[in-house]
Amino acid sequence: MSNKILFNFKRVCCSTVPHQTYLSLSLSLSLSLMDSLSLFCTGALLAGGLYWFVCVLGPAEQKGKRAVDLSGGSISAEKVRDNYKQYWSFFRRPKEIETAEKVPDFVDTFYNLVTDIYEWGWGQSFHFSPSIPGKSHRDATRLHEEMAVDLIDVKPGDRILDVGCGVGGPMRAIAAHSRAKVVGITINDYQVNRARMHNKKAGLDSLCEVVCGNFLEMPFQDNSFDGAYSIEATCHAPKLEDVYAEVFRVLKPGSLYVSYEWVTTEKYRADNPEHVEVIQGIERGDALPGLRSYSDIAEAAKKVGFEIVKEKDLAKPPSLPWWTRLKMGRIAYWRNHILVIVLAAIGIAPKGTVDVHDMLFKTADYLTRGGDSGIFSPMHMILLRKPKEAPSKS
Ligand SMILES: C=C(CC[C@@H](C)[C@H]1CC[C@H]2C3=CC[C@H]4[C@H](C)[C@@H](O)CC[C@]4(C)[C@H]3CC[C@]12C)C(C)C
Ligand SMILES: C[S@@+](CC[C@H](N)C(=O)[O-])C[C@H]1O[C@@H](n2cnc3c(N)ncnc32)[C@H](O)[C@@H]1O
Repeated sequence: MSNKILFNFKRVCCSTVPHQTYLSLSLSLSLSLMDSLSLFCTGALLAGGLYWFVCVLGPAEQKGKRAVDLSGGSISAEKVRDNYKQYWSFFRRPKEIETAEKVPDFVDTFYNLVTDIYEWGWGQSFHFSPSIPGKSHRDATRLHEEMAVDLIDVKPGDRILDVGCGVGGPMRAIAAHSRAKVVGITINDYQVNRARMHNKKAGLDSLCEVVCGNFLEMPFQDNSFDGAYSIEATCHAPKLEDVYAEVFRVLKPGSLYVSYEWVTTEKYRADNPEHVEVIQGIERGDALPGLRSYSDIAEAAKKVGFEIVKEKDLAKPPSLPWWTRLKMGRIAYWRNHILVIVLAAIGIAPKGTVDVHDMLFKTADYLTRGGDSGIFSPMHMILLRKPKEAPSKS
């Protein structure tokens, strides 16, 4: 192509300009062509590198979201930063939150801000699971989810409830494993759309239904479910009794409910400043209105009428650490952070995404410290039964 241009140029020049002028002109033209060529090559290399960084390295989870698709959920791009600031000033001191009725709205904001980042960097199941030697994170996650439905003893065709379903990772694994019909509820409408899209893609939309609503006032009839589970979701309720009472109401008598709860363990000391720092870091980076002690869980369940069938911290040995996955991801988080900064600077990701990612980065560290020190568990399991007959009022 460049030779052709040079040839045509030579033909025109030969007839009109003296030889020396022609020589210097043709030299400067070939130099400028070489400049453009090297500019073009550098540009192509940079673009290729950027494509590789964003699209190949970008998704930490296979088949996950791509970095270029990061959004503020249902919040418009220009409002992401303001919403993040409002979230942060509300949850900065979780124990001091007095306006409990505002919590679900801020939890909704939180999930608008983090859902895409979670899917991008973690996958479709928004929870932890113990590491299993020789198994991938994906398999360990699935086994942890299947354990929940095995515990509540459901049959194919039963109707069960997923309390706080996220984008439905657990729901799909549980429906496929048990062939039960799963109804999930989440406060966040962006998650509802993501979950429905994933259900359809997985060919599980006939078994999985997703409803947008508050699990503190569920839009379901009394005694309408054969079982229920919640995975790392009820920790967002200001009072655990309130969500447990709702689950109790919608369950059929005699049926089971299992919950994986976020708690402080018996190792936590409220007079140890380091413990307090770690727990507060977890609360404010995860939209929690105050973590509960492991000893409060059964109390709350009994208060609303449940029988306790079993209670066990699934994070305790012989289980292997759930936080190794967080620790191992550190290099990827740095790469992700650079990527988010670049994408926000060129206007592909909303500006506030950088603040949100920075918050998650710090939260990952608090969670790891919580796991390492043993003062925190995200998988305190409690299995509950709604009694067959209501206790007589005497
Ligand atoms: C149950 C809840 C969520 C638990 C976890 C699914 C999430 C808790 C912290 C999240 C993350 C932290 C670091 C992020 C990283 C900086 C980013 O580059 C990629 C995503 C993270 C790994 C992200 C993924 C999800 C978590 C592990 C709570 C909210 C009750
Ligand atoms: C950490 S995510 C876990 C999601 C899912 N269980 C999983 O493991 O993938 C917590 C979920 O609880 C939901 N949630 C929190 N508070 C809620 C509320 N008041 N009503 C309904 N859903 C709520 C969030 O919207 C989110 O879907």
